[in-house]
Amino acid sequence: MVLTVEHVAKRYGSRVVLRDVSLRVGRGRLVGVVGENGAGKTTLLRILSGDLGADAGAVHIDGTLGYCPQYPVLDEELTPRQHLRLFQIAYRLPGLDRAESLFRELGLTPYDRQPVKTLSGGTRQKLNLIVALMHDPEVLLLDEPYQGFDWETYMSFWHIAHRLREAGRTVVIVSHLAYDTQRLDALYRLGDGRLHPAPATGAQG
Ligand SMILES: Nc1ncnc2c1ncn2[C@@H]1O[C@H](COP(=O)(O)OP(=O)(O)OP(=O)(O)O)[C@@H](O)[C@H]1O
Repeated sequence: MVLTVEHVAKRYGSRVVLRDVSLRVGRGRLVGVVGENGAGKTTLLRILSGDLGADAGAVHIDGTLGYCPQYPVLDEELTPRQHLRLFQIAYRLPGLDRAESLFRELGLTPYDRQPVKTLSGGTRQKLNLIVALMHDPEVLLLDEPYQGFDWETYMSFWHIAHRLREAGRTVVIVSHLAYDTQRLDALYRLGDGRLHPAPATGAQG
């Protein structure tokens, strides 16, 4: 297994959000986690990414990690191109070919040199996603990755997600909408602090 979650629990003060969450995801799998607002999806993904500590349980990730948080963590004053340069250094990437091609695919190129503070929510989200993908990580944790996307970009997102799966990457997508189920290998619903398997009609594997 590339991602193993064992009996994770988390509370904020007296509010128990995750009671007992376990999950095992293999290489080349595209997995969805859905749940109502406030069910704890972002909390779970933050714990998986290492951004937040769990009160109990364990998380094992075998490979490099890309995390696309629900709210973009971008520098308002920098342009998308400057973000690429910054993350190129952080990820120690020899070149930006992959990032450039994602730029084109998601339609970010026209906004290349505008400060982030002047960009729309959907455009910021594109940059947020590219930053998570540009080092081609083995495991991807995506929190509502297509929020604010127009239809064309939404479809581009799914092309990218399926390409990642074909390349053996493991992708976990969190959403409060369940209408993408046919695009997934497995779907789980987070409710009452637990993950429940839900029917998914996509590719098997
Ligand atoms: N840092 C925090 N401190 C206290 N409570 C928090 C904190 N973060 C989240 N919560 C609470 O924990 C619960 C789960 O929040 P979380 O953001 O994980 O849910 P979610 O399923 O991602 O929701 P949404 O679909 O609205 O994004 C909510 O009741 C939220 O108010």
